[in-house]
Amino acid sequence: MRPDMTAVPDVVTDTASQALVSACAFSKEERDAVYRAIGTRRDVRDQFLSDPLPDDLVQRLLGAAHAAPSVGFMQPWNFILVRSEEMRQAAWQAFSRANEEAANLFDGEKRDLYKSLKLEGIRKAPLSICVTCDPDKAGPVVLGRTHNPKMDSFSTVCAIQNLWLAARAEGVGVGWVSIFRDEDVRALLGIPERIEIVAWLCLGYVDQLYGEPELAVKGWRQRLPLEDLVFSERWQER
Ligand SMILES: Cc1cc2c(cc1C)N(C[C@H](O)[C@H](O)[C@H](O)COP(=O)(O)O)c1[nH]c(=O)[nH]c(=O)c1N2
Repeated sequence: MRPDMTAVPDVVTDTASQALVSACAFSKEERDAVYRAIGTRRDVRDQFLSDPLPDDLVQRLLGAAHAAPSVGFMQPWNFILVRSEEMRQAAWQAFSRANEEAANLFDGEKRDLYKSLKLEGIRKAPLSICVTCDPDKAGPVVLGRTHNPKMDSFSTVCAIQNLWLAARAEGVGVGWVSIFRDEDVRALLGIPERIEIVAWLCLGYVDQLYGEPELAVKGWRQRLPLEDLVFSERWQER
């Protein structure tokens, strides 16, 4: 007997109570929506509106993140929600110090272009989320991490991408800020040494987005042709 094709489970709340659920293909509209979210997702720095994000919306985004795949199903992530202006101001100061250092790693015109870029929206976006990875969440030996210790960090990045795409569908912009000295974020948020800091995300409603990556629009770097990135059977030096 064919399975019930209408029984689409809630991605987050459905538990292991059902061993298998329907894997029916999406309708064209649903498929288009998924690809639209992927194709129009942007890293946002300056387009944030100041309106606070409702709690239920934030919960949906966190639920999307928590539905991500993870090595050995360890779910190594935590999400530190930072709303206060004082904390965001302090984070911005930490960014500014690191950004000054970063600018000095580029030379000449590239440095001038770097300095002209806005690379964060920490004070403009009403919500920041620091995403961390706890390598001890599932004990010392983790299924799938036995031969590659990076797998828990990779899992956490999967959660971030889920959140990023769900946010796009909700009209919420996300900007990933990584220009920080680790110790500054650690001290600010009281994160213990054993926890890995994976991302500082800025979130807020947006009413406009770049059609292409802002770094491409501003002449920093262009998208590579996909065909140059795909190999057949073996690695190729190109
Ligand atoms: C791990 C990681 C870290 C960062 C980023 C991304 C990722 C995946 N990006 C965003 C990045 O610049 C952006 O994704 C690319 O330029 C492509 O643009 P779209 O995301 O398609 O808009 C980013 N952007 C920025 O302005 N400041 C930053 O510190 C970072 N850091």
